[in-house]
Amino acid sequence: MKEITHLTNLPTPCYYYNIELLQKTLEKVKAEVAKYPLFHVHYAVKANANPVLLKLISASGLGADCVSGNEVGRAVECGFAPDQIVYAGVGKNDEEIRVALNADIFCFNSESLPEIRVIDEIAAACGKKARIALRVNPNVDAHTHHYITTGIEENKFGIYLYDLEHVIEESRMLPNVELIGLHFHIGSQITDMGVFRSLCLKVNEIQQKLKRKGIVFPHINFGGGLGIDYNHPYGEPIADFENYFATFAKFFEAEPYQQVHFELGRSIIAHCGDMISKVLYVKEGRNKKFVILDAGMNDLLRPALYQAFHKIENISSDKPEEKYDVVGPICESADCFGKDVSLKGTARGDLIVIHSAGAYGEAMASQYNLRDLPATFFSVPQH
Ligand SMILES: Cc1ncc(COP(=O)(O)O)c(C=O)c1O
Ligand SMILES: N[C@@H](CCCC[NH3+])C(=O)O
Repeated sequence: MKEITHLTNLPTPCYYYNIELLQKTLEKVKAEVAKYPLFHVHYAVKANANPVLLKLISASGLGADCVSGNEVGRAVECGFAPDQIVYAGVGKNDEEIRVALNADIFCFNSESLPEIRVIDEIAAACGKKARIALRVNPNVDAHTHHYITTGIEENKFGIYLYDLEHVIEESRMLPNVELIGLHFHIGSQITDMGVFRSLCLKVNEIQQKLKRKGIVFPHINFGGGLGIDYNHPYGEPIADFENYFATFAKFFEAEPYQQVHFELGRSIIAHCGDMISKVLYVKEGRNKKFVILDAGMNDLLRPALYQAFHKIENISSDKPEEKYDVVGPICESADCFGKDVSLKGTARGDLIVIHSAGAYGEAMASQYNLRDLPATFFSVPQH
């Protein structure tokens, strides 16, 4: 049985973050990215916007990738340098655009000409010039879950390739915007480096085509997407940053001095957070047993939304393993964390850990059923 004394007193359900592991992960990211002087990493705030974590991440020198005006505000408050903040999103409202312009962020990643025109107007009113990277939909399949694929033509994301030159021409005529780059993000939880290789080859093609027309941008942003091993044996769960950056260094044909940006969320924070929950009841069905937790899909949505796998462990028991459906108390059949999960013999009051829940866990929690939001705790006391 694992040492559980530090967890037993926590009110459940809660998120518990391993700060030492986050710091180790940030060290690894920094060491790998330092091999390529023109590479820059922005942490995708949407993965987890907890201020304690954001402050640690900003202190490590990474930039921030935001997807709302509030995220831009939170990133600045938590110490990210405005000139390292990029701001994406299919539809930014006027107030959000104003907030970002007034914060002097590095650039907007914009996905449509109508939005670029609005940014131009608001920039004029604020007396600013907006830097913009065009988010392009490269039509590259990320081969990940259908709901988290973003780079194929049927998705709402990005400027479609057939429209790109037109958008560039039109945007260049707007006096208050400056086009500085191209942005791509084809999906999330990608562990096959071949997918990133395909993205590089497609971007090379796009760059060559634009270059023939005399268009070269100083910045290329490849988005995020690096996946983690949700089934990792405990001990070495850090994502494969080495191979990830090496793939881009090898296959992307950068123009001289072209700056290359990444927006990593999951790979930085997912493995650093666990959901800690307590067993309310064990209920016998006709052919199965249900473990009913005090955590529900409002606390951790990923299994209900994407049938996402998270490793589940009973850290209180040393009885022989049995199979259970592990469910929450919410009034939805989808409120299920795993079916036929092997757990040590489980009883009321046992502590259950749902592993690798640091990304898109707390960030996607809701108050559905008027439940409280989950509390958060850290392995190292935070003041
Ligand atoms: C534009 C953009 N950048 C970055 C990310 C972060 O992705 P990930 O958490 O997979 O690294 C996302 C989310 O998928 C995104 O939509
Ligand atoms: N929220 C998703 C990923 C989508 C990321 C946002 N572009 C997840 O939990 O896996």
